[in-house]
Amino acid sequence: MELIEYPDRDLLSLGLADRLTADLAEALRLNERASFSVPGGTTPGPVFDLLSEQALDWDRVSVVLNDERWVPEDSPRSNTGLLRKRLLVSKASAATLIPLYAPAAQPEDKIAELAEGLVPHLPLSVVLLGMGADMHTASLFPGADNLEAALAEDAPPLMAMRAEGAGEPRITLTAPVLKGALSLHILITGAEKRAALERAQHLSATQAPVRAVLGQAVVHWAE
Ligand SMILES: O=C(O)[C@H](O)[C@@H](O)[C@H](O)[C@H](O)COP(=O)(O)O
Repeated sequence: MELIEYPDRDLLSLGLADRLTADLAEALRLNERASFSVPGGTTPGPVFDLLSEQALDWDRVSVVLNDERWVPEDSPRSNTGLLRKRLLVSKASAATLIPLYAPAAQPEDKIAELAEGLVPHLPLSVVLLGMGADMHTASLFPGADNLEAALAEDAPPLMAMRAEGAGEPRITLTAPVLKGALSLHILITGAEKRAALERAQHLSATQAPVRAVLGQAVVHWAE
């Protein structure tokens, strides 16, 4: 694991947006298309604002969430809604969104269809992940019903996930898909998550799911 500490959150957003832009540009130099996976939640908005203004061949980029809460797109809890407002605007509006949600009662009803849309875009070129203070990443939550299966080397690319701390049912990219990325970054802020990151390094992936990707990750942190 490589850890980059920034003096404040603004400099973190700028530095991380630059790094992601460079990684995507490099992926586009080597291949016709690039795939970019991003987190939802409350932390990445400012990075999305900066990224959306970057001069990249966004029409050759496919964007997919790390995970989605099983709620309609107009819910304030929808990560897809966040992407449409903060990332897929301005220059980045030319990117293609690979959906992780389709209207249905539960993720299991749509998972085959959504996986079919995702698989042609694998391996992922660039992955940005968030992390919770409970050491979850994507929707790989400690104690989640499908955690062991999603951490397995032979996991399918997408799995449904339910966990106490997760709120509604989720759908998530699994560990092998995240680990298969050509470049992998984690965005965390604040002392509580920094302490959780330190703890995760001494735990198993079952106890601290973020551990599954730490080995190859660059972690970007600011207070
Ligand atoms: O849907 C989600 O919740 C995310 O994709 C999730 O994995 C997120 O990155 C962490 O929970 C951190 O969330 P915050 O940035 O809100 O702390």
